[in-house]
Amino acid sequence: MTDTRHILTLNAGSSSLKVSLWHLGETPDHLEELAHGQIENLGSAPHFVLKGPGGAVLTEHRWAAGDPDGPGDHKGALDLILTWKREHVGDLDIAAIGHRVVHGGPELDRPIVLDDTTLGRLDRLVPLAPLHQPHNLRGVHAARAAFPDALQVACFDTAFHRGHPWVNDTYALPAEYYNEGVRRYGFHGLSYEYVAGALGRTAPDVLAGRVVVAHLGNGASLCAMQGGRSIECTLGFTALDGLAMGTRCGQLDPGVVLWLMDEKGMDTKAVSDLLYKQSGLKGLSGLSHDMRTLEAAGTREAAGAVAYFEARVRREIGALAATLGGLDGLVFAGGIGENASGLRARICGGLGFLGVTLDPARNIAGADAGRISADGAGVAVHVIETNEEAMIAAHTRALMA
Ligand SMILES: Nc1ncnc2c1ncn2[C@@H]1O[C@H](COP(=O)(O)OP(=O)(O)O)[C@@H](O)[C@H]1O
Ligand SMILES: CC(=O)OP(=O)(O)O
Ligand SMILES: [Mg+2]
Repeated sequence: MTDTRHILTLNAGSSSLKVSLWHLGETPDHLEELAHGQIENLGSAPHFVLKGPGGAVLTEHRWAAGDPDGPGDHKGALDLILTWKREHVGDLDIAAIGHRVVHGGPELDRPIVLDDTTLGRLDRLVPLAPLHQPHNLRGVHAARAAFPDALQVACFDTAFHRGHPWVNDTYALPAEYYNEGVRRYGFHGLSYEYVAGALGRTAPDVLAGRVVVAHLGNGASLCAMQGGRSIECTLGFTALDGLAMGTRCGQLDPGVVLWLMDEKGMDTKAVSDLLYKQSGLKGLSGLSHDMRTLEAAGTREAAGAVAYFEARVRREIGALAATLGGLDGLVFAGGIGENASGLRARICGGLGFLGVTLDPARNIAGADAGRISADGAGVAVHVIETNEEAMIAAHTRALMA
């Protein structure tokens, strides 16, 4: 008999809500994607686009900044998606909703079914991911209200990293802080898990070795994998560490925070706003958090922000290669990693000493080429279109069993 059940996935970012809708196929591991899309630029000029199989646009709408008819926040965005579903798809049997939840804390190393108790645990992690966790949990509450009978599943960004060796999991603070949960959690785990699966299908010999994956999106990090398992990530206790990001500072001497508080009289809220929302590409360029805008801008400040981003990615690839004791594979993913071919070429141009050599034509083709390194190069470089939603749907499907 045909299974009539569906899975909805929600991925609430700092300024966006990504959704996808899946039909459960005939076998337990089969899922058919019916639609995927996002509402981005929440809080400024929202843009809603939903695509069907093969990328056909099902609906698209843009609102000017401040338009009262636009989705003002994540709740408005979810309402908009549910209204679209009601009007265009009708009464589907939504049996489960899979949520990306950025922080799972020290214990949670796999997806879980959400109930009042587990939600309470996740609420306590809000201070560790202020840009994401509140929106993730608001999405869960809205979905529970809209689909009271559906299974609600949380898939964590931190779960993929829970097996790190202790030296890559700790800070050099007195041991009691580690025991209280002050650890290097790492994030973007759903993306890394998806990329590991995809690389394993196209180049299993590369995945079996020492691989650095660069997830370069609005949030950005690198993951060192050995045999497909994460052993280190540039993001740590919170999603502030490591690379500079759209609006986040990346690695920073903690002395700067002390100076800001002592000498500038800034309180924690002001420092948090500075480090999470006013820094990174936006802070350096004084223009935008968006890589496309910076690449097109032609100002000295924009070029400086891009150069800083590239230099830190290159430096951290070198550091993670040292963690791995060498490098067999390098993968680019995320909005920047998948699309910015010039930036990939400039990053890789400084990594010849590790055995990284790109094939220029393949690099321009990007994900269509798959492997973009030159024949015979010591490191296999790939571009893989990441898909956090597919990972969430697969995990949710598994927990429905
Ligand atoms: N063709 C492109 N060239 C350079 N940067 C791009 C290109 N397309 C998208 N980007 C950048 O990707 C980033 C968004 O990445 P994405 O992975 O979608 O972010 P999010 O973390 O919100 O999921 C933005 O900085 C955007 O400018
Ligand atoms: C954890 C994180 O930085 O996520 P995103 O890239 O979605 O902002
Ligand atoms: Mg992202």
